Amino acid sequence: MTGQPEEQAGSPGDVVPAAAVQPPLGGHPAWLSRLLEEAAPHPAPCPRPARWGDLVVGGRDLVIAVATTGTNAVACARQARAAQDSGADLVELRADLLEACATPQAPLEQLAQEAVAAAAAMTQATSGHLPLLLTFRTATEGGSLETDDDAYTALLGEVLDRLAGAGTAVAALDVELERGCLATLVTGAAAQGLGVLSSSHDFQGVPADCVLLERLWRMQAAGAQVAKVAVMPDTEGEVRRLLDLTSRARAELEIPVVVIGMGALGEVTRTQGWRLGSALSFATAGAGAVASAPGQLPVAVVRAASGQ
Ligand SMILES: O=C1C[C@@](O)(C(=O)O)C[C@@H](O)[C@@H]1O
Repeated sequence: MTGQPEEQAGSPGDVVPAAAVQPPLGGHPAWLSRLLEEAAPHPAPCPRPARWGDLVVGGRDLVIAVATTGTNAVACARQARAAQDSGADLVELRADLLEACATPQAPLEQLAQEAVAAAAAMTQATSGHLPLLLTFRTATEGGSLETDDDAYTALLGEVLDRLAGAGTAVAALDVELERGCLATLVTGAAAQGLGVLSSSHDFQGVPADCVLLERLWRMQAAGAQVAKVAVMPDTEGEVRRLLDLTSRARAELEIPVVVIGMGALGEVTRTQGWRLGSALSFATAGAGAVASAPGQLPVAVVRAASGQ
């Protein structure tokens, strides 16, 4: 399985396939029903929620994000508008899916310029009312950006420079933990009044709990405002482990945590994970929506199934 966007039917108005709808509490496997019954109806707010404009990540309510999959500014603007119409709280610009990233050896100035232009178009399409998360997902973590760590650092630095005074709704950058530049970019982003969500992805399976927890801790220690891991469960046992990890990470860390199980088996982490403390869920929006990662469900399904 790759991290490339996958075709997925569904918009808030569409009929959703039965398999995609989470069953009511009694319909979950016994272990999950027990876990949810024991959980508070709402997770307690985080000690250090992230505030991106009016949006609070790690507050009382689940934040639902929709990612773009468009290859140019016009398509991304259309998707941002669909996200807004669907009631999403945040839109992620997957800048690695824009055309320039498909051009071998494209200069980083061109990649940064194209990303900021798409962010500006998305801002205009949503009248500036929907905060943006700007992400360059590298190929090693399931995205389309082929780069080394130095070039990645330079690219995000260039994006930050170009965002200054650009008047976009970009509220935060996604910075991959393993690129080794998180603390530097946290400082650079803060200087522009922007936040950082740090991320780590495994498309091959689910690492040990201690490995995932350690990643989340390193993200917090480096100054990220939100810490996120997305992994690929292959068994129900791994899904259960992820939900347990969510509660544990939420109890231990001060910043909001996001724990995602990708793929069909992981869907329950996208709808029920917030009850255990996962602050953010990625969903799809619009007719013929394309998911940016496997297992994403329409915004309306996530809202309904999570009881929001
Ligand atoms: O990191 C994430 C989470 C994600 O991979 C998901 O599984 O929903 C989707 C990506 O677009 C986003 O950058």
